[in-house]
Amino acid sequence: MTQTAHAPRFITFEGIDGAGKSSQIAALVALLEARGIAVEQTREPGGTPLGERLRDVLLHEPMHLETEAMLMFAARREHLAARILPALEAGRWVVSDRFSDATYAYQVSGRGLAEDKFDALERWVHPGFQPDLTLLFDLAPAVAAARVAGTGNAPDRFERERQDFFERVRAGYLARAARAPERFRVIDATRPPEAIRAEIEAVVRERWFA
Ligand SMILES: Nc1ncnc2c1ncn2[C@@H]1O[C@H](COP(=O)(O)OP(=O)(O)O)[C@@H](O)[C@H]1O
Ligand SMILES: Cc1cn([C@H]2C[C@H](O)[C@@H](COP(=O)(O)OP(=O)(O)O)O2)c(=O)[nH]c1=O
Repeated sequence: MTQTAHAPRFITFEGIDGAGKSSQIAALVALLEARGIAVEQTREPGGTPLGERLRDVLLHEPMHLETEAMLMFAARREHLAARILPALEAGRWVVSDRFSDATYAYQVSGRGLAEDKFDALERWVHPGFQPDLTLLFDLAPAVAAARVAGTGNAPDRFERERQDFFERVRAGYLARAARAPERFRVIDATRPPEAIRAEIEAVVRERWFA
């Protein structure tokens, strides 16, 4: 097992589709590994063999909103049991592309899932457990949509949503960040990748390597 000088941390990346999380996740993982830290890079929905099968269904199959929310949390339950918690217990850091804040933003704010049902699922699946740091990539949906279109990839069920949906998702993320300011860092995602990378490096350095 790789020994690290620091308590293992759980870091999540959030934001609307096309915010620019993917390349920044790779940069953060490289930064941590350069410090000799063992890192597990993962994503939601997904991160386990079962979770990846659920992801495929979630991204492509139309379904009832509550089915969608419960499947997100089912995949998350498996992810915690099989991947996130064992890694943290073994001393490895975990960097995940999305976690429960995404269910709050997309299913509650975006689609209108009752907030008490979200709260119940969150309490059930990870009572008292939250990421140590959540990097929220914030930008206008029109800018994000232009980026998604620019990739040339076929859009999934979420990426095909209209801009007003992403306005609600964005507002949901910001509301959740305002309720847990010590956990969240809101990143202005309209800036060039290099500026964002430098900000993330500074945040992690300040928190854990100062
Ligand atoms: N800071 C940025 N400025 C401009 N374009 C970006 C930036 N970050 C990423 N992109 C581009 O936007 C698209 C979506 O980025 P991606 O990292 O896949 O977003 P996400 O993972 O958040 O959906 C990609 O084509 C990527 O090259
Ligand atoms: C984790 C999670 C994701 N999602 C959505 C957001 C994204 O549109 C989609 C998949 O996320 P993501 O992996 O970020 O997609 P991509 O890499 O193609 O940008 O799932 C939810 O609606 N609720 C959730 O709880």
